[in-house]
Amino acid sequence: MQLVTAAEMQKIDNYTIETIGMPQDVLIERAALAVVEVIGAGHFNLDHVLVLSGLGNNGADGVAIARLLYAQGINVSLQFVGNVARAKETVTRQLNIIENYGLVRAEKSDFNEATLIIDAIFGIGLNNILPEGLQKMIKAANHIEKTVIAVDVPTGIDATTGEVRGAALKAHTTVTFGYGKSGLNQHVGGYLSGNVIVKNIGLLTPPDFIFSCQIKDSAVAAV
Ligand SMILES: NC(=O)C1=CN([C@@H]2O[C@H](COP(=O)(O)OP(=O)(O)OC[C@H]3O[C@@H](n4cnc5c(N)ncnc54)[C@H](O)[C@@H]3O)[C@@H](O)[C@H]2O)[C@@H](O)CC1
Ligand SMILES: [K+]
Repeated sequence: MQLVTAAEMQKIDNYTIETIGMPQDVLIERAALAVVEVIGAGHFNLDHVLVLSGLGNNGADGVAIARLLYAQGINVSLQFVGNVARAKETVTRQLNIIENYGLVRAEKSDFNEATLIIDAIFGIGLNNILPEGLQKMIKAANHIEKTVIAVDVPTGIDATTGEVRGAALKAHTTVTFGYGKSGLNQHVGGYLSGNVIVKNIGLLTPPDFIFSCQIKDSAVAAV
């Protein structure tokens, strides 16, 4: 299994978008579809799905996942973590789409009511310790032991090193895109990411790309 660091994954993302010309929104849609496929294939309780979205592309994946679930008639709440006014354009575009679908964002959600939580707060872009308020929220969520599916990387885990940046949301399953991330295979990241499923979302790797990580045999499943 080929693993990558966050920086390597970002290079591959950029190559696919800028050199190959794949629109970023297509990758986001494919990432969301991949997560929805895993949700559908598992034995998850879908009575009330709570999607937690951040302000970057991981959050954009989350909004698209919420839309796809909503379109299937699933009871879904979408809650933002952070000030939406500061969200990336990819998120704003997804928010415009869901408005047209009639999916309304929740202002505040009761985690106890959720039967499944989708973690789309931070992915490979995490580069600092989590804000204190978010750390508290994550610790409270871990305490009630809800089933969590992490999008790409569990929030709070450094995708390269596997270290916890203040707090991390423990996942039952992590659906990661393109390649396994080195941080999901070592330190606490290995434990907190649960079952790791690698999904192909159409990313292309430059032909001369040099990977820094060794290929490891692991429990990571590639689909
Ligand atoms: N690059 C792309 O086009 C794609 C990205 N994808 C998704 O996008 C994710 C990466 O997206 P982003 O690079 O936007 O990053 P994230 O969505 O992981 O994080 C968003 C932003 O938060 C800021 N940030 C980092 N650490 C912080 C902290 N501790 N406190 C407050 N703010 C912090 C950074 O500016 C970062 O860019 C991937 O993990 C994957 O889920 C996929 O949709 C596939 C395509
Ligand atoms: K995440």
